[in-house]
Amino acid sequence: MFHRIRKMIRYAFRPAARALLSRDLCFLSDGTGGKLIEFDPSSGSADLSRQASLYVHWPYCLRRCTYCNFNKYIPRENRDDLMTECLQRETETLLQLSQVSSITSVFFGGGTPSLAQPSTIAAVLNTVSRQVKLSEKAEVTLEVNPTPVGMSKLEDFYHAGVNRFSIGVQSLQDEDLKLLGRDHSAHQALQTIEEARRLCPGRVSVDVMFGRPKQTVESWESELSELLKVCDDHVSLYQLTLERGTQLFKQVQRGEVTVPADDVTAEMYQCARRTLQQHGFQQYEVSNFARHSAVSHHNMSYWKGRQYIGVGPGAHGRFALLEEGGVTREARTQTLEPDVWMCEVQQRGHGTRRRIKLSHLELLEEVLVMGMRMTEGIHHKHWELFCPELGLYEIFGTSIEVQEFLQSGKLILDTRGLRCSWEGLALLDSMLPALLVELERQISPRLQKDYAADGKTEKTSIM
Ligand SMILES: C[S@@+](CC[C@H](N)C(=O)[O-])C[C@H]1O[C@@H](n2cnc3c(N)ncnc32)[C@H](O)[C@@H]1O
Ligand SMILES: C[S@@+](CC[C@H](N)C(=O)[O-])C[C@H]1O[C@@H](n2cnc3c(N)ncnc32)[C@H](O)[C@@H]1O
Ligand code: SF4
Repeated sequence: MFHRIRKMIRYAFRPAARALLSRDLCFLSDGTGGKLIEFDPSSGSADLSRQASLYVHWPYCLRRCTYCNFNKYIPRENRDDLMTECLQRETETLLQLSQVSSITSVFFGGGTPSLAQPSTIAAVLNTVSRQVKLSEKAEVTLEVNPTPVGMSKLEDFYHAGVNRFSIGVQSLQDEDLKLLGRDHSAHQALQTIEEARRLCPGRVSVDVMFGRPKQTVESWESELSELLKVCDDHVSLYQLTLERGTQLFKQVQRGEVTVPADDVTAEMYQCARRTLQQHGFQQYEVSNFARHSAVSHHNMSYWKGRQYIGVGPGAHGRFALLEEGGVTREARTQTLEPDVWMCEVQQRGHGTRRRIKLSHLELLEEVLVMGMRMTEGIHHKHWELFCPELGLYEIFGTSIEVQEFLQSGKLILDTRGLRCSWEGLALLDSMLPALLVELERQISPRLQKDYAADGKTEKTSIM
């Protein structure tokens, strides 16, 4: 089970605290084919099965950073026009399949989406608006590599409809940037932040990485403090993960480069949390911090288990398909390789490589793993949306192991719901297995009873 969860969620954020990572779920069935209705104080009740966020993957980079194994390619020739056409076409197809009537946020990630033409961004956004409601206020984020070219295009991206920039700063040490294989300097990153803040004040995020070669807790603390002097209201922390197959992995294996030990990295994480707090940032998720409520709505929708559609090579999605006889929930992955993906989109309108129907238990596992990443944790009402048959107290209140986490103050289960304490959030990864085991222990017998009564079995893999 854990292997599956790890595999399914690994695309998203790198965990600052090595917690089981982000992934999402979707879906909104009460198990009887009914609709999931959530009460949102700002907009009243919302039928979440008719809403989704949209992730769009731009798969190209100018070069490979030494540590990165995300789905990215160095293009041999410029196929940007065809890529744009295919992104539009797949957006159309998946919007139709999902039957959503509104898109609540859009995230252009990659790869390096700031290499795309602003007209590509505008074209995809137009495709969305032609088909469904895309509110003018919807968050539209673009990831930006802080190179001079990236910076010079920010204004055009803004006019194309982007209203939030996420800038891959990674480090403010030029020497480290070189070792990481980044194609920008610290000075260029600072200039890009300034320009992005001019265009989208209060809506600029920076990605910064710790656990890097040669880094010490002290150097990290002063680097982060420097960054906090110039950054805007959102920071994402990435703990460097040594990924098999990357250049950095080989360098470390050959002993040419060393990375800080685990206990040092753990101290770096705690140090960053303290420093960010001192600068007025609130931690709202394992790796994410915001000032003045500038949380990322797109990412929140993942952690809250809302539906999302993933378009582009290697993109992931979670959405419900309306099929004969009721609602099914699916995890979708698009074909990884851009040329193959483009052929598929031209031939059949989409490049979906894998669809997995999530069982009720799998859905609840996702809600748990994702929800516990947020500092607010899982509210009773939120849990009830997905699991009306069994509450958080009933599932977790009697387990001896969970009781130990509660008594030691790592977990909190109260009238609000289930969440990690400050100390517990850094240890989430070590607590999740016990929580998942307890969930399965409580839910499986009920499911078996229900299925025996109905005479049906759960199917998971579709293609
Ligand atoms: C996949 S990149 C895409 C955005 C953009 N190309 C960039 O580099 O900022 C998103 C984030 O993932 C981070 N990342 C990629 N590989 C990582 C690794 N092995 N460990 C930690 N963070 C990683 C990047 O540094 C970046 O901040
Ligand atoms: C979640 S984003 C970083 C968010 C950023 N720190 C912010 O707050 O705006 C990091 C990376 O996750 C990956 N990612 C996010 N959503 C995805 C999806 N639905 N499918 C595939 N990859 C996704 C992309 O590679 C993206 O560059
Ligand atoms: S620019 Fe971003 S996506 Fe491209 S290789 Fe570097 S970290 Fe990976």
